[in-house]
Amino acid sequence: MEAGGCRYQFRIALLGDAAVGKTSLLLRYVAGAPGIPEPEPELESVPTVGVEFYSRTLQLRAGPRVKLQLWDTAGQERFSFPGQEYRSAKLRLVWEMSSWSCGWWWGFGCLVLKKKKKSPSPWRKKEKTELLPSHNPGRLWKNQPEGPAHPGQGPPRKRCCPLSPAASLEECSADCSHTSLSASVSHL
Ligand SMILES: Nc1nc2c(ncn2[C@@H]2O[C@H](COP(=O)(O)OP(=O)(O)OP(=O)(O)O)[C@@H](O)[C@H]2O)c(=O)[nH]1
Repeated sequence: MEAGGCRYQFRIALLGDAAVGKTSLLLRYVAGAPGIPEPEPELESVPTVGVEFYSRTLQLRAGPRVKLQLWDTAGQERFSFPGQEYRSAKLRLVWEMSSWSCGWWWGFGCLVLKKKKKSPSPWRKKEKTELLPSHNPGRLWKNQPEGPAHPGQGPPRKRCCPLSPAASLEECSADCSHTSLSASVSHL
């Protein structure tokens, strides 16, 4: 879909621990666009609250003009949005294993999911149990201790993230939503 003269739009969110330089990186990247002044270096770190948005358009050599939507997420847990916010933003994890950079995102996403899963807060567990079935009836078995929804499907298994990127979009978005995963690459 053409929007503002851009043929493609990509949404990229940065995640990472607090004060590792996500905001600085994005500010500098956006400042690299023509007509935007270089940001002043911050002496004191101001933590990001929730998500901050930036954008930059690029003219690719191959021809099309693309827009990058850049999401700067909070590194501090107390400032991050709960998973439900990301669900409503329709974020998805999308990987393409054919390029090294996308493979990097995939590995990074897995690490984050694993890390977050180890220490879920109680209210997020509750949110997961209450919200996932109604939003994703096909995944009911994930929250059903008595067994799978369909015979022959096997016992419920523990999933962190999918091994097959092509088949994984929905699984991943479910995991993202309850772990408040704050990084994803979405190809619109
Ligand atoms: N030395 C050095 N300091 C940096 C660099 N990038 C950022 N900083 C400093 O690190 C501090 C934190 O940077 P931020 O960009 O706010 O970090 P953040 O990851 O966005 O932090 P949160 O918003 O809390 O998640 C700031 O004081 C920056 O000036 C860098 O490349 N080198």
